[in-house]
Amino acid sequence: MTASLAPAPLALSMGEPGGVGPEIARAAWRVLRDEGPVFFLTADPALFAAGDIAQIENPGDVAATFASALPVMALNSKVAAKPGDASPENAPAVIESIERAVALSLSGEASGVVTNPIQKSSLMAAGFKFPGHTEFLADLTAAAPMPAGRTRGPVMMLAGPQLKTVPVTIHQSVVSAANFLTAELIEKAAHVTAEALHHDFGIEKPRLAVSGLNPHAGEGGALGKEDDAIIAPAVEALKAAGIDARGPLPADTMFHAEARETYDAALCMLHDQALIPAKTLAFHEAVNVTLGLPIVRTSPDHGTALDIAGKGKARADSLIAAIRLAAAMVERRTASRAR
Ligand SMILES: NC(=O)C1=CN([C@@H]2O[C@H](COP(=O)(O)OP(=O)(O)OC[C@H]3O[C@@H](n4cnc5c(N)ncnc54)[C@H](O)[C@@H]3O)[C@@H](O)[C@H]2O)C=CC1
Ligand SMILES: NCC(=O)COP(=O)(O)O
Repeated sequence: MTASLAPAPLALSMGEPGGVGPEIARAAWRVLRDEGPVFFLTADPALFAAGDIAQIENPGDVAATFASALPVMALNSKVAAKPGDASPENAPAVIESIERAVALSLSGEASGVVTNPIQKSSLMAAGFKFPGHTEFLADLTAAAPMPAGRTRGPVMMLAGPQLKTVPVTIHQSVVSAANFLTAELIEKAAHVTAEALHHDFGIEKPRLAVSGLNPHAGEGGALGKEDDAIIAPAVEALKAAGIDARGPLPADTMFHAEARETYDAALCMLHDQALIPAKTLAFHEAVNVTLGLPIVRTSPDHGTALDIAGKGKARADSLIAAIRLAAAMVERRTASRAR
């Protein structure tokens, strides 16, 4: 086996055990076992047939086992999983899995975190107070220093081969998102995005396209005031700070092929403005990346897919893309620290 040059293996969290996470983790391992990137799963080993996995005690054991079996680090919490069911009873294990992967990444024993999808409704029913990984990971890593010159987020990016999008507001209702939007929020998301495009994606001078909030970017105030009152001043402030930003642009016309040629990432005001084009263009290739964390974190763009869990239909492509992107980001960060 030719192992990845990553300094340590990546830690994959288990995700919702009744969803497609366990089967796509195994499928990803089958594809990557010979060439890497090398990774291990933090999960209840009972989710897998004994012969399919190798239980490991610590990430240092991964290199020796990766070619022959999917390495699994056992959780303290047990799961009782049925494919297609997301039970709140499994929440302690789902949360422990994420916490373990993050702790190992913060300590340097893992090089980064790749999360499998969680069933947010199920976790929240069990009392989990975060609307998604993005916010939870920001909380778990809040005390760790950021890499030099990087602004703390968190900021969500959907990164596909033809399009990168960033929702400035994430897991909130459309009504609350519109009220939550400020020039400061947009500017911060833009700074985090521009830094990540430069340092993690190797784009020398990133170009940002900033969407409007309202139809036709407000049509000069006739269809809403936020575009002129909040977004336009934010774009001006970004330009003054030396960031190549344009907008507010009407969101309905900024994603066609010619438009996409003019920017490196689209900053969108609402979750669906960003995720609909990203998933429509590349559902099986796009990766969800959390920017502005002290650690590397990626994830497949899709959710738990309870409707197909356990049926052998789930594709592992997006998870594989997430693992590869995480390894590439780790490599860039390691190289830049060495310079
Ligand atoms: N990073 C995360 O933890 C994410 C979690 N979710 C959560 O997942 C749950 C379900 O969300 P949905 O909106 O139903 O989206 P979903 O992505 O789970 O499913 C949407 C459709 O895509 C299909 N699909 C999804 N992944 C697939 C794969 N790997 N291969 C083939 N087909 C696939 C499903 O079968 C379904 O028809 C929700 O609780 C949501 O919050 C959603 C997105 C990301
Ligand atoms: N729609 C994207 C999504 O829900 C993923 O969120 P997160 O769990 O990565 O914060």
